Amino acid sequence: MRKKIVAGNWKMNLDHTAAQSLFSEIVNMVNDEVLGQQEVVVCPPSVHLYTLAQLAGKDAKVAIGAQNCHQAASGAFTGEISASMVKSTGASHVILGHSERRQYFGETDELLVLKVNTVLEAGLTPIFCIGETLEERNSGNHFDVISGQLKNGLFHLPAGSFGKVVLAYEPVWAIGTGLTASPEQAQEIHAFIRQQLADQYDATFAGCVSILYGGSCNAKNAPELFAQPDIDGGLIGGASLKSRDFTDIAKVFNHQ
Ligand SMILES: O=C[C@H](O)COP(=O)(O)O
Repeated sequence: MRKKIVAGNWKMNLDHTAAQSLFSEIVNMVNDEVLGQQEVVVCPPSVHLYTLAQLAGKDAKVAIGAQNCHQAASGAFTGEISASMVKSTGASHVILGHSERRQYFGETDELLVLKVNTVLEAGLTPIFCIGETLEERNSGNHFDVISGQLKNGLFHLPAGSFGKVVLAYEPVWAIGTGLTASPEQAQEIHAFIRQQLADQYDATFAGCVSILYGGSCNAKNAPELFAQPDIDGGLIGGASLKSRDFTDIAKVFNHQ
């Protein structure tokens, strides 16, 4: 059975003190209020990973993730961090292929396959993002863009490896804009992604992959989005910077 997951992407926000303070609030709220089997993941800037993993402790109900890592195991790559370094902090997840990485740092589908392999080899869970721009949606190309991102990227993985990946559909036009995809729009793409997985691997496999929605998801719209049959949770940006909002989003699965 596929997992329900709510992951927060803090992006490049919060200094060390503010990060600890927000994270402590989230851990306390999640411990008290998150009652189901849903997984909660917080992805802070990498300089905070070790401290937050220590704060979370071993039995924490909140896992920690990085927002990126390099595809190489080690070497002369000034400014970069490796998957094994992320792992050594106590983190368990890595976001890969976020549209901001694709847009501002030139990350391609082909590069991201290398990153996914490195992350999996380190024993970490990739949260792999795909999604179309507004221009691509308006020109009716969104299905082709999504299937292209899968075919050029993750479909190079054998099913055994892909089974360890969490997918996140993030329409670029909905990220940080307040323009959430409607539940119907999001469900349509999630169902399309699952069908692509069924065609590439098989239907049973496709039914086991968690596919998160990301893009202006908040405590108000999450219940309707998460009620869709192919939406297994969210990758949350802005609303993950507020403990109450983020925990309320995670709590949606208390009742599902
Ligand atoms: O990774 C998270 C997404 O970019 C969504 O960000 P947002 O919730 O601020 O729109």
